[in-house]
Amino acid sequence: MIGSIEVRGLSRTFHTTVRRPGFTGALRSLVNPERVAKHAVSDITFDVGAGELLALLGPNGAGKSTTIKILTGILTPTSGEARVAGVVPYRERERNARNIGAVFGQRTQLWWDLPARESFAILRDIYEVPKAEHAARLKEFDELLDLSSFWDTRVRHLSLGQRVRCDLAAALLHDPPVVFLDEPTIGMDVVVKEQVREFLRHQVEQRGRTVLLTTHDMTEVERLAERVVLINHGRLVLDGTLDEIRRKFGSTWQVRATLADPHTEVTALPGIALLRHEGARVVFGPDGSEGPDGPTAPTVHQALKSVIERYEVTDIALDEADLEDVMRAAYVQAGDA
Ligand SMILES: Nc1ncnc2c1ncn2[C@@H]1O[C@H](COP(=O)(O)OP(=O)(O)OP(=O)(O)O)[C@@H](O)[C@H]1O
Repeated sequence: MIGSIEVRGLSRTFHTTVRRPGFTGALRSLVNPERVAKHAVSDITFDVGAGELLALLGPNGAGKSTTIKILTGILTPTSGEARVAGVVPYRERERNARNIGAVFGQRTQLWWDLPARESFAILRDIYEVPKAEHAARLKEFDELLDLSSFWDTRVRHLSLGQRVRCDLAAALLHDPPVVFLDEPTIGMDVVVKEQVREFLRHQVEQRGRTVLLTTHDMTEVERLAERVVLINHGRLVLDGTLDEIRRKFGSTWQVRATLADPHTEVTALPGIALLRHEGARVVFGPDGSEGPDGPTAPTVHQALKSVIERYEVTDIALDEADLEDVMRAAYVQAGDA
């Protein structure tokens, strides 16, 4: 399907030689090298629907970059299969390259000694993008990313935030349906981060691009992703929407409200316990009756809605578990399962 990503039982093992410690160890390693297998990705299966933004999460060394490298055709899997917009990336690298854009936050894909605008022109020729189309897209990207104030500067002299914005434009100039972003906002200041996130949201919502994003920044996940896939030690441990994950691993929310009439009779609601009731002030929380992953346990947003619908309130606020905490719980519980 155009724009979708399908990953089936994907595995990648690296074989490396270990050096034994000390001088004699080094000699022994030379004569009789010890080979070890590293299972970077093990039997991973997931899908990203066309026009969806999925965050691929996991601790350092979990296998995220290896997965992206397979999907961009840089690496071949040891077993399993992947399709990106209907193409097997490592079998048809060139065809795949026309369908995808990729940004690796830690390194640039641009020509280091050329101004970014010249790189854009070279890419236009490589991808045979008609001139008018190229100009229109560049104008749109400039409006969203403010590129023109620095696109005539050599890439080597750009700041990190400027360089990654140019990388994003370069990756999307040929209008690919699928985009891979490996830690795109790493090291950026908050203003530029927000600009890049706004740009990505625009690309998904207005242009219908499919995005697979890796990041360690949970604010980014909350702002951009509806669904996440969590991998740990190369294995997929969780695939779900943010709401499902919060429900499963972060049931520590509270809804605090002030009632319009302090004499209102207040009771618990389905799945929601009344934790405190003092005059006009009430506090609700999950009642835990169905366990944290009960099928009807309400999310904090559903709880908020239920309280507003049932009671007339003059003020309402919610405290929810930080996504960092939720993810930490998910790594520990799901990862060690
Ligand atoms: N070319 C390689 N040769 C040997 N081992 C490798 C190679 N590439 C990756 N690995 C190992 O595979 C594992 C997964 O690495 P990968 O880069 O995919 O992790 P990651 O989830 O992207 O981590 P990070 O968040 O730190 O970027 C790591 O243990 C890494 O050391």
